Amino acid sequence: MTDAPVISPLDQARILSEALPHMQRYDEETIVIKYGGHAMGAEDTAKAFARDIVLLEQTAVNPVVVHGGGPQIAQMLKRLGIKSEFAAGLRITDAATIEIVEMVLAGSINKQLVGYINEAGGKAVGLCGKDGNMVSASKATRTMVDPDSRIEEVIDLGFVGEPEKVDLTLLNQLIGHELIPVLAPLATSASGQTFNVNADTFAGAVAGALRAKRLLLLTDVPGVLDQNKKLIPELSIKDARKLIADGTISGGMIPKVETCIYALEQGVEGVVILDGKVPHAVLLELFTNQGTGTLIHK
Ligand SMILES: Nc1ncnc2c1ncn2[C@@H]1O[C@H](COP(=O)(O)OP(=O)(O)O)[C@@H](O)[C@H]1O
Ligand SMILES: CC(=O)N[C@@H](CCC(=O)OP(=O)(O)O)C(=O)O
Repeated sequence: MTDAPVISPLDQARILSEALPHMQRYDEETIVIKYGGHAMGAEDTAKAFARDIVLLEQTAVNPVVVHGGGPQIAQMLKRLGIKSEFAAGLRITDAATIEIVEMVLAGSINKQLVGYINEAGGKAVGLCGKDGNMVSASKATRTMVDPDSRIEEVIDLGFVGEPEKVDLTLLNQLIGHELIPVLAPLATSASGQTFNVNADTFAGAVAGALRAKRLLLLTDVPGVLDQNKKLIPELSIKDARKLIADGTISGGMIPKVETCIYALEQGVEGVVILDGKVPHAVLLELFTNQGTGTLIHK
């Protein structure tokens, strides 16, 4: 746990009491929380995150966890001598890579997080988008401008998918029944091909389909940073698009912000990008007046 100073029982009671209106706001609401591979880093942070998720469930909030695992996939690929390549923030995924991606995401990481949540007293159910045909995807395409010729080129990302349809049948069996879905970002194509989906994109698709009250994207930076590396506390969709176009938002932050825009357009009420390494980031965001991270709004 954290090294925070011990507080008096009276202060503890006051803190709980002050959380009441926040708990009421999210009562029986679905909150999608994306836990990034970078934020997951240390075991004690991941265990503290799991405990917070169980606390949400205990207070009648319905958390749905989507996890990433980019750094963990990279580590395994390196161990096996397979190179990692990215374009537009997405992993170029060939046949050898998709096997490892599935093994790491739906296997080791998913079950580790399920274990942590259950250890904290929750009932987590680890799944991926292939289960119950939850997330169907089509092949993702991206274009890039060649810096020398200035010609736009289509990049072949291999087995990278773009969510097309979310079937909520399976999730609806779990949500509201004390079960905590923990989802790995893999999907199936119409022809049965497994696709690697960026975890932010996957979380946005699920949050959109569920019309979630909140989508929280937990990463390893305080939120969206400006050119001077200062946190931008609030960002409109229009300004977010500008920052992508001028290069202030780059790499892995691109799918994150695009996800936020998509989720808002699908009817998710609020989306926040925040630092998942801050102790109790989820509780701070949901159950206190102190908003952290970058809130993206319409
Ligand atoms: N404007 C920006 N503000 C914050 N982070 C940015 C920005 N542009 C690019 N990034 C990069 O995006 C990263 C977060 O994306 P990513 O590594 O995919 O995280 P995660 O594993 O949590 O999904 C940051 O660590 C940072 O390097
Ligand atoms: C297509 C694509 O890029 N998929 C990601 C899936 C995992 C992910 O998104 O993990 P983070 O959230 O930790 O970055 C990947 O292969 O790394």
